[in-house]
Amino acid sequence: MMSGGTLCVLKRSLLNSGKLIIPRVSPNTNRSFSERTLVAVKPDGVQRRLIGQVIERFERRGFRLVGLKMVQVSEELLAQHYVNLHKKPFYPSVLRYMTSGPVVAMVWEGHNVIKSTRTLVGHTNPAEAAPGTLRGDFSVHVGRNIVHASDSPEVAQKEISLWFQRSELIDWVCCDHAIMYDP
Ligand SMILES: Nc1ncnc2c1ncn2[C@@H]1O[C@H](COP(=O)(O)OP(=O)(O)OP(=O)(O)O)[C@@H](O)[C@H]1O
Ligand SMILES: Nc1ccn([C@@H]2O[C@H](COP(=O)(O)OP(=O)(O)O)[C@@H](O)[C@H]2O)c(=O)n1
Ligand SMILES: [Mg+2]
Repeated sequence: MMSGGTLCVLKRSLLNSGKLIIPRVSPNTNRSFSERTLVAVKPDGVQRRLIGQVIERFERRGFRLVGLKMVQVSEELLAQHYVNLHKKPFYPSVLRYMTSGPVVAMVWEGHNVIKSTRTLVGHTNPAEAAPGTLRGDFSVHVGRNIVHASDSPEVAQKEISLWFQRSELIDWVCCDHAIMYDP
């Protein structure tokens, strides 16, 4: 596998040979391919040392990590996060589960990242999650499905601002983006 440094050298040599054209638009201002989503490794995923495996799937796919932190989540935050689950019979068990240990929250960015992430994470119920998805590969019970992911652009926006301060999100230039994206 090529390292980031190798990719940068490759990019420079393609640029010098005129074979690579970098779009003149700054990646910080062009948001057309820069949707963002909230992903969280839940307490069972952290306990089972699956943080690296989760991050690896997103990096391998080509998404850009713009925020990352480990948090002991409060019931107040969860009440806002799972606002549509308050009336569900399993809500108290979700609260107990999500506050049982630290959670690793992250924000990933990229083209269609919200939909792609849901596909990558898999069905809520691991029994219905396809092999190859995170839930399909690493979990068996709906109440211990190792990872959370926003399920729509509106929810992603709400969840990112609930879990992260603006100053905790970092815009940086991924040196292979000009290769991965068709401007
Ligand atoms: N019957 C159940 N028993 C226990 N826990 C459940 C049950 N159903 C759902 N949950 C938990 O509540 C979470 C929220 O349910 P939701 O319907 O939002 O699923 P999801 O969107 O796939 O999960 P998440 O929002 O955590 O990404 C589930 O991820 C799961 O951990
Ligand atoms: N029948 C259910 C549905 C959801 N849940 C939990 O609640 C979480 C959030 O539910 P959700 O409907 O937002 O599903 P996802 O977005 O997590 O796939 C799930 O991930 C499960 O952990 C559960 O325990 N039992
Ligand atoms: Mg959900």
